[in-house]
Amino acid sequence: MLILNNATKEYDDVIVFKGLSHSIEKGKIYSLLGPSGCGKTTILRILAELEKPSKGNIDLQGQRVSYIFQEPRLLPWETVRKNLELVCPKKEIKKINEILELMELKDYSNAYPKELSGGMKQRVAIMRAFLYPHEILLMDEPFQALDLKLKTKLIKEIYNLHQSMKNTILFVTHDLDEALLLGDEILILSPKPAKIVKKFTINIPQAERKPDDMQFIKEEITRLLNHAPI
Ligand SMILES: Nc1ncnc2c1ncn2[C@@H]1O[C@H](COP(=O)(O)OP(=O)(O)OP(=O)(O)O)[C@@H](O)[C@H]1O
Repeated sequence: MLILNNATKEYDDVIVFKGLSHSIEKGKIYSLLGPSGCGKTTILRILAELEKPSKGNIDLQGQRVSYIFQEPRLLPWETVRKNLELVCPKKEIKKINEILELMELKDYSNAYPKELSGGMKQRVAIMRAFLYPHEILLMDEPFQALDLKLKTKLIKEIYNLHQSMKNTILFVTHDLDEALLLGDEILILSPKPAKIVKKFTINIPQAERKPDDMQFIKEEITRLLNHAPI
């Protein structure tokens, strides 16, 4: 499915990307890696229709998009449960308890965002994005506020939720291990104007992936990114 069709994005004299085309396959997870400022967030914002391309177009073929931002963006005046209920279709409401349990936040369902740590708020934002009806999930560095143990657990849970929902995920990260643990396809972007310089397909089942076993790919990706640190 072609999602970016000869798309260009410019801000005044900055060309973020030019004539970018890319297809995705339904139900896969794509990790996007690239140097800082190359346009990863801009690509997600355009796919979420928060911005328009300067030229070209996007074609989501009627698929709905959910977005996990770098920061949690919860409604501060609503409880955790209410933040989730507001996006959740009535017939799915019983999923909220399940997902609160999964994310170890059951005891905080009546808490307000200001009573939560940064990592807890981000977990609520992740839950909310999964509960919001969608076919395509965009994740912009969602694990930044989380410690390693929680991040590893969340990657597993996100993968399990993805397996049951069969959503397509586009995942922006600076962390090579995260990209390799979650992605079926790893897309490497050049500095701006961004182009996809290489695509890696990971054929190891998610449960069997260990960053140490993927040393060869890690070295090649690091080499590709080396001329512009991420
Ligand atoms: N609203 C804007 N006005 C002007 N320039 C912008 C705007 N938004 C983004 N840019 C520029 O577009 C380029 C791409 O930004 P973007 O945030 O997409 O990069 P990124 O790859 O996500 O960066 P990072 O990895 O550091 O988060 C940057 O040079 C940025 O300065």
